[in-house]
Amino acid sequence: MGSSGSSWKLVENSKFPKGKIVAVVVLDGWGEADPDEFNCIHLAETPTMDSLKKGAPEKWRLLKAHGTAVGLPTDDDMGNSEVGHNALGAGRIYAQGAKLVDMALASGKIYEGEGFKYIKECFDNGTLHLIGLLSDGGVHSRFDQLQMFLKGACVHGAKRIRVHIITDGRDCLDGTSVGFVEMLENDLAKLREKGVDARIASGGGRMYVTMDRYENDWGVVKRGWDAHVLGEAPHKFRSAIEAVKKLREDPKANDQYLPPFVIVDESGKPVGPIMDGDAVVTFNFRADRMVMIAKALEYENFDKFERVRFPKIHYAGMLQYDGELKLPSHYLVSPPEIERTSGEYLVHNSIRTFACSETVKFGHVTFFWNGNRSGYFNPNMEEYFEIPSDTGITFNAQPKMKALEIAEKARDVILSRKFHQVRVNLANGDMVGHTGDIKATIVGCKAVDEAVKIVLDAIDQVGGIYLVTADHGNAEDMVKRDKSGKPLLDKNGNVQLLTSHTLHPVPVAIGGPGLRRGVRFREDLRNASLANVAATVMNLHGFDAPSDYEPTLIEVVDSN
Ligand SMILES: O=C(O)[C@H](O)COP(=O)(O)O
Ligand SMILES: [Mn+2]
Ligand SMILES: [Mn+2]
Repeated sequence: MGSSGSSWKLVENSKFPKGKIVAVVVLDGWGEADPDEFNCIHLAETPTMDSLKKGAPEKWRLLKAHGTAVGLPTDDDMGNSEVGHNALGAGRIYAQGAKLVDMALASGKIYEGEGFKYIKECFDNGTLHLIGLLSDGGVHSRFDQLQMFLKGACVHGAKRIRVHIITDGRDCLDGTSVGFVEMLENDLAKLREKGVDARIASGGGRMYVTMDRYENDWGVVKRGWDAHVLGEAPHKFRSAIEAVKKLREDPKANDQYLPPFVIVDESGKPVGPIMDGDAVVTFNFRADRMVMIAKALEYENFDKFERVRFPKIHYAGMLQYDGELKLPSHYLVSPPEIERTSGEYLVHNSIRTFACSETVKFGHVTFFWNGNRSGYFNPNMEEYFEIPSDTGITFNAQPKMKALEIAEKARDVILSRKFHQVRVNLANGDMVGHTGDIKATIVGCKAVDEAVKIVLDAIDQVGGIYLVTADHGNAEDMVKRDKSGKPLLDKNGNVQLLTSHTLHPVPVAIGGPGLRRGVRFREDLRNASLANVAATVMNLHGFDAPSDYEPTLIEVVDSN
């Protein structure tokens, strides 16, 4: 029985043959936008993706990938990998972390839950530490939520607070760190006026400190640990404003990669290492880049790096980040209860599944796809294969990333005919797009297109079916624009490069020799989103989706 009491058995759909090999290809950060010199997908040679669009208009369409259509608080919220892959895999739209935290803060329920009570136990004698991303991107965290929580924590008894800041420049413009730190310092000054000893204690850039994901590079987390917990870092400053301003003076510096720093007092002593008896909250709501630091903060037995000191703390995540590992065990807001995902259904219906990506996106087609759940549903039916990503570089240095390797692996698996579903994520549009390097992003997009061709050719050989889509936009628009769409210039007259995702829709295309004649996209689902993909894929495997899934995108029209 499914966890809601319904049966796992899917109804067979006689219109769609069973047993076909289906390739599900997710192009990370590949949206659809008007062509211009900032649209790297348009600028790149992408004959395969172009042919999907132009070759069969009834088998190509756009899907919403941002805002309320994927469970984000508003339609001004750009899409992201977590909500995108959650929707693709779960087939339903859940209120996502950003929205759940908004609601818990607005109602005050956040302060009534078990998680807050747990950290509150330390308020009388210990310090409350807040670790997280300073950003208004709404992807991993939101600055206004931090502001509200700081106030609320004080109202509820916090007397000494230390904030450990991770600078962004990836979900928001590079250079915005300075403004965020100034605003945060203002807020903390106001708390100090009220008698709360509140300060920034340490920090660093998100891609270099603390926020690694999928165990790509534990060194990143160690740098964060040393700064936040031990109070040790190569750079020491008397204030965080001085820290970000000074560190950004290096011509190569940017917010994403700021080195770790600690704030020290007049005698050079760190103002806020994490000590026995303290409370710690990681205030990001998004899971992937918090799992590693959460393990370091929570696990008694931990061997990924030398922690030197493992303070006895009360630790809570803003959310629980991994539903399978129950990590962390204490949290302030319950995560969306994503259950009965398409992956789980399919293994119950004898669909053998293979999922593959490179490290930086590996959890996207496994963990996020399965509703923020690590591990297999049934190891006899599934294989998840990770291709190690390059480490220690920014991806504009290697813009082809592992696209070719992923595609070749997928090709071999398809040709082996051992699996019914072969699911991959190709990272380039997103990961290179985040660097803001237009030339490199064009190279990355071309590599993605070549990879898609390899997969589609293999599908051709086995008489299979493909579904190619994306999780949100990124590479199709690399410039910040005003409301009329005109590129914005900075104070030196240079265009402001956009490193973040976008609000654009994404393409979805189906095809392959195994696709029954007469299958086409329905015309009655104008507002369809990523969440409609799961039911579509279930059809391609020969099943109807459960009735509470968002409807399938496809129909069969008999030509005679
Ligand atoms: O974590 C990141 O790299 C960005 O904040 C969001 O990118 P993603 O949603 O594509 O992973
Ligand atoms: Mn993504
Ligand atoms: Mn991204």
